[in-house]
Amino acid sequence: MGISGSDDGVPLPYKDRRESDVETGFPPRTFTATTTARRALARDQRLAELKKRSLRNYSAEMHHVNDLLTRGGKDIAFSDFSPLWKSHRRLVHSSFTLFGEGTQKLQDIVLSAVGGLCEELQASGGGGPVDPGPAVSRAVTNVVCTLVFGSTYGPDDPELAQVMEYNDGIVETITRGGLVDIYPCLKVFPSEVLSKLKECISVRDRLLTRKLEEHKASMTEDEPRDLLDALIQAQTPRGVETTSTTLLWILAYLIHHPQVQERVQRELDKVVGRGRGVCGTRVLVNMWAIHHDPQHWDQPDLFKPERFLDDQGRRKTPPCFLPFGAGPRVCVGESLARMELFLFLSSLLQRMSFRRPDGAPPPDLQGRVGVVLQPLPYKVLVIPREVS
Ligand code: HEM
Repeated sequence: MGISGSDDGVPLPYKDRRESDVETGFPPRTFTATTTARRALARDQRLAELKKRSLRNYSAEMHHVNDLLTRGGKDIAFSDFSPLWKSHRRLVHSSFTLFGEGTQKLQDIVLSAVGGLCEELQASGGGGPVDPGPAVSRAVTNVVCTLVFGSTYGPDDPELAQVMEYNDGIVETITRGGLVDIYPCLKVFPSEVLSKLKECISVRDRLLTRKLEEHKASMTEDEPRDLLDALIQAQTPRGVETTSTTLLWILAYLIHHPQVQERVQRELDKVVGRGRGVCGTRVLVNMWAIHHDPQHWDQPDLFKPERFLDDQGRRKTPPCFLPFGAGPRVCVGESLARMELFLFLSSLLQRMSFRRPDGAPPPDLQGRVGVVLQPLPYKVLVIPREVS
């Protein structure tokens, strides 16, 4: 890993910064030549504008594409705040518990994928340059497939290749279907991007329908084996009792305290009015801006992992660090993701080092804007570390 800046985060003089600036992908801030500095600033502003614009377009274009992707908002991530969304979240939480969130079973699933990834990286490329992207995606996809429908694949399994292909296709096309959402009348004209998205969605749905049928056929009364079992079992309604009891208690208290009831109503009149129903509001948060705000981050463009350590070297979490979001829609996979990131990264670096192949350009650090900001493919040399 390269750190742009000296160990204490102070920008290095230009002559020493060539390598590290290439690594951050951002132009250095401390040039003495003013034209270069101006150009660098303009480029930064363009990049920030591009990211802001892409977020605005993203919000405008989500409707039609979303409906396609989620069969009219039946998923967790894009569905409105609703009893269905709530029950889906509860189910995901309980099926993580099923795998022992934070405990042995979930860890074993992740560690098995880690082992596979290490072997694959060390074997691939015959000591020459290798693109780590596909192997890393395969390993992470394998964890999700194990949790969702109990399938753990070998690296050459064609079903795993199919899952990765439709996933990549969806991520690649989802933000490019834009015009149709801005001008819905264009829906009637054929669009290459939308056709690809529809094809990926139909491959995904065929595979998931098959898994669903297999699960229904082999299910028993026992504990659910995975998330799909939990979803099938949850079709028997539960949770009605607790919700109705809570509502009845609240009404009882509001009768005892009419001034509280009036306060709630005043707020409703002010915020919603009486002419429309109450519903959830979709909010798209600009995560990039939060994590690059100079008011909260010292030199936000520099790669400075030590910003997360206090003077004693202990972990410190700045209040503006929200990679998983916050509030009721906070990432439901946060604890799994944290476990995966920790186990994958530490195991990889324990067993091997990664270097830039001779003559190859360093990895581009600006990325490709989409649903998530993805790195462009790059090659590495994998150098096994000696076992002590
Ligand atoms: C490094 C890994 C990950 C990051 C940075 C991440 C980040 C996020 C963020 C920022 C949100 C939106 C939160 C909000 O709206 O406030 C989100 C939502 C979500 N994430 Fe993740 N996530 C990661 C991994 C995962 C994993 C591994 C899973 C599942 C296995 C997952 C499942 C979800 C779901 C289902 C939602 C939608 C939750 C809802 O709307 O109720 N994520 N994630």
